[in-house]
Amino acid sequence: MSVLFDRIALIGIGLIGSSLAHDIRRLGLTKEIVVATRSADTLKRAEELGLGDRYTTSSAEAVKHADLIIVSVPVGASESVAKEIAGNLQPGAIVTDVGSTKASVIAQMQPHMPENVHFIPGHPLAGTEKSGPDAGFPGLFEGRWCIFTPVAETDETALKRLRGFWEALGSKVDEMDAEHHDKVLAIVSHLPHIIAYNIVGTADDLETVTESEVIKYSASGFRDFTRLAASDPTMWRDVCLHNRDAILEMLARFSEDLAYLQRAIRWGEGDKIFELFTRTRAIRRSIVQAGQDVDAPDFGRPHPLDKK
Ligand SMILES: NC(=O)c1ccc[n+]([C@@H]2O[C@H](COP(=O)([O-])OP(=O)(O)OC[C@H]3O[C@@H](n4cnc5c(N)ncnc54)[C@H](O)[C@@H]3O)[C@@H](O)[C@H]2O)c1
Ligand SMILES: O=C(O)C(=O)C[C@]1(C(=O)O)C=C[C@@H](O)C=C1
Repeated sequence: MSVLFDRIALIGIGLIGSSLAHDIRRLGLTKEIVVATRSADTLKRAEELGLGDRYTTSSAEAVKHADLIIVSVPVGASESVAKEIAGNLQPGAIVTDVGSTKASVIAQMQPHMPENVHFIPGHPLAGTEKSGPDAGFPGLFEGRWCIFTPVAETDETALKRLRGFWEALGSKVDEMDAEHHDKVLAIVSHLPHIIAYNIVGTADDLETVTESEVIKYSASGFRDFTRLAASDPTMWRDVCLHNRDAILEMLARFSEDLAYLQRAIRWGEGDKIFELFTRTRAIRRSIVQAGQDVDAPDFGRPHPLDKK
């Protein structure tokens, strides 16, 4: 693989930042990786893991002379990072991010971006419930989607260059507007996490009633929820606060549909229950079938964690 950028600055070195570092190094996509993170302890750990070539707790310092800057911090920290780096960005540099919400990240970062840099918001649809620099691993982005939500001024050449970067990591790149992204992700990613946090919380509240049986007999269905509910609280608090409208809209729909199911159960309406379960089963099957081609790599293949 060839060098695509001379110097890449990674701002934030948790699960996503460190996975990027592994792949950038493995594939030789740059001459120099600069790692920046707020906490000195995290930075020290990143250094022990050999994730970069240079390390600093100053994001402003890290972006000097970098031609690609990737911001991988909780979405609520986007504005403070943008303010910190704005004065030291070199003309022509590409600034991108990996945040799970897009309209809010654009609102937080774009006003601070100088006119002579290319700001391209992005979101790789790949991850796990783990966080921190130890959580990253090579190949996380392989076969996964990376969605760009370009802003009106986005330069086509810069877009093509960034697309080439994600494709080198094995990702498939798509583009959509930020509002659409936030709605789609609210239903396919944010709601499942919120539901998981909620059901595990409810089970925990019931623990006093059931005297530990929740943990003792937790079957695989419940365990699947506990994986999602073990995800990073800071990241997911920020997602909830920064995709508020779309999440509330999807939660309202979800609650209505749940009330329909609740009613069908109460009144013994087996045909309604059966019809719904048959419809959803068909959806899962069609996704699994699609998983055999490159359009749905999340399914029909082991989760990255299964390889470990
Ligand atoms: N975890 C996932 O599955 C996943 C998937 C796709 C996208 N994302 C998005 O990627 C971003 C990072 O998530 P992650 O899972 O790598 O989180 P993480 O908690 O593993 O890492 C976050 C990193 O950001 C650093 N940080 C926090 N505030 C900072 C600041 N002000 N300045 C500099 N560094 C700061 C932390 O020290 C840490 O190194 C989030 O916006 C998240 O929404 C996460
Ligand atoms: O696989 C997981 O554990 C994830 O939560 C990854 C996941 C998702 O919901 O699919 C989580 C948040 C992201 O922004 C993108 C991907």
